[in-house]
Amino acid sequence: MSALSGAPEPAGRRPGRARAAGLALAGLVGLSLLLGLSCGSAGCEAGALPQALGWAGEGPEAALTQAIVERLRLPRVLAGFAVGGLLALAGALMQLLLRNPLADPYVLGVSGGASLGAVLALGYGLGGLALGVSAWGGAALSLLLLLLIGRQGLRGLGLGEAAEAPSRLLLSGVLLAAGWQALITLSLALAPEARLRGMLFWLIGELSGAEPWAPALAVLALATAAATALGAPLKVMLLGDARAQSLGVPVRKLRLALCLLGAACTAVAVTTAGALGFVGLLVPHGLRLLLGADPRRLLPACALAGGSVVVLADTLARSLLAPAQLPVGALLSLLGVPLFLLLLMRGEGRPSGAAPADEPAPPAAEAVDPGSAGKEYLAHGTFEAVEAGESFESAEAVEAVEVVDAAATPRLQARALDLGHPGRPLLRGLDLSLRPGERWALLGPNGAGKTTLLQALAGLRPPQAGQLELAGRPLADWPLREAACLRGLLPQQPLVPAGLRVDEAVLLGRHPHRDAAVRDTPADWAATAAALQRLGLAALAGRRLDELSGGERQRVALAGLLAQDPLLWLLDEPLAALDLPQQQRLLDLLRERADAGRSLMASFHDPSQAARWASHALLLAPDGRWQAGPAEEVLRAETLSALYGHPLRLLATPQGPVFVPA
Ligand SMILES: Nc1ncnc2c1ncn2[C@@H]1O[C@H](COP(=O)(O)OP(=O)(O)OP(=O)(O)O)[C@@H](O)[C@H]1O
Repeated sequence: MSALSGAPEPAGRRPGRARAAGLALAGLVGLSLLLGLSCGSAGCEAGALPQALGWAGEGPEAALTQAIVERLRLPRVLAGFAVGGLLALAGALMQLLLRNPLADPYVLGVSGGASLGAVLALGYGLGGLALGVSAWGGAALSLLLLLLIGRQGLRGLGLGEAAEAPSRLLLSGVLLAAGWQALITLSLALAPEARLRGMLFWLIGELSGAEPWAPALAVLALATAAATALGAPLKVMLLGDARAQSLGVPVRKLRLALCLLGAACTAVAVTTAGALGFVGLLVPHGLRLLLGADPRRLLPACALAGGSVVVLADTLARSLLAPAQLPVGALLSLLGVPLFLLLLMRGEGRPSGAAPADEPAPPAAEAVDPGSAGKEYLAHGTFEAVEAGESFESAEAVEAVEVVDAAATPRLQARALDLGHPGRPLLRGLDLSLRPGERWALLGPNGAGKTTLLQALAGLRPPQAGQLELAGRPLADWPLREAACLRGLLPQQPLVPAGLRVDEAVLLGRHPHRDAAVRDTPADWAATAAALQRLGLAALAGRRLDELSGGERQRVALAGLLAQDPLLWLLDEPLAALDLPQQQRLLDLLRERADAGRSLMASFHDPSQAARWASHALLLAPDGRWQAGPAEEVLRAETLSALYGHPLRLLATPQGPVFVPA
């Protein structure tokens, strides 16, 4: 049993903050419901609710109040709550899907489609069920078009061409929304004057009190439960599709689920109350600044806060110019603009160490310094503890590893592998075996296919021909999570999700080692603490990732891989953005991991560094040829000169070989 198993609970959990955030949300929900039920066109009456509940007063006046609260205000408040919750949830889901804080049902044109459907129905004098069906049809058509236009985005994994897929999907949505808007304007211009007011009023959003609140509330509850259940893999997806897939997350399925769930929420909200703007944008954004980026906390909070915001706005809309009632959609937009700007400004001025609620706290980030600090944080475990085992909590993976190592099966084996992109053949007929303890340097000129090969070896890109085996079994046959215990990938450009803290990002490396339903264990935090310490990041543990320098971010990504600690490490330009001492420290760390039995392959641009570090080398030429073997045989001046098409000279120095341009 290793030291990890005895690790105490993470010292930094802040149940107090979590409780405060939960209480604040509960207070907001309670206050909004109270005000919504107590206030009306005649102002706010403190006794309305007790009277409605039969606790105070009798006679005709109490009966009238009771009827008003029960028949008018309660359905309106419940419908408003459901609509607000659905829109905020849909916004948060779409922002996760597209990794863009500007995404929301309105920007993507989903609610525009629903609005067009409803306006057309109203234009033809239809109402009731026909109106609802027409709006549903519009939302569904929008989603279908979005899926068709952005098919590549959903099919892709965020690699190569698909890296731009989220922004392509967002752009498609913006265009779609503009198209719907034009059609809506046209419909309004052609509509009979008598129906114009109803259509306009519906367009800007209205809660009249007659809404079918029960289905909307039921959908809100179901959608919130489903979204929260997906919270753990969604959090890993913040790191980008390639890294998430390499950590065992079924990215494509998850994206599709996000898309369908977001569209369903939008369609129900729009058919219930028309077009209410800003909630899907404002609420998730504000909560992300207050609570952090963790979807497990953010999504249910959006449902509650979104509901409360719409109820409060509607209460204001009913009371502000009573007895006149303002359309809540217009009021929301009016209040939303300055609020959004305020939140943005506050977000920018947020102190960098500020931790969101309920997170295992950064180890006294305010007090740490690189030398002494982190020790308290590391009280739970050490790097040696991580080495001592317990990384592989999946029984199948442990078994596979034991079999592999006992039989000296290569960790990774490629046979007759062909790689390329459509119309761009790259590697031809690669045969390769990576064994325990080997350190492979991957070299080749720009565009030779190093990234493509590493992605294929990680199982993220299917080869055009040939076989790939991981631990003696075809790579494609491994369940995602078990494969993630065996191999890990450091992508060339790790993503920097806004609002995520350094220690949270590193902790995500533990994802494949635990059941999705289980929250982070002390062992996970011990491995995280050890990785932070090893990469010299203990003092930055509580900082937000988007506030770090390029080199610091690269070290965070490397710490995540160390926390994952797979048997096979695939690293795409791990030295990028690191200064010289950091490069040296990283190469030492990678050498240590190889000595501990891991197999490594890392791409390099500097052949001198590769020659001093690697035990083996693989050279990729731009014409698809390759050469592999022990480093001292492959990394020679004449071979490298031919590879790069530039003469290189080898200098023997006490520190090892150095290649210089001749
Ligand atoms: N999605 C794609 N579709 C078509 N071609 C692609 C795609 N992704 C990469 N390529 C092309 O494949 C070739 C290999 O790209 P890759 O990124 O694997 O090269 P690399 O060796 O890692 O380059 P660098 O050293 O510049 O990082 C390049 O010519 C690139 O233009």
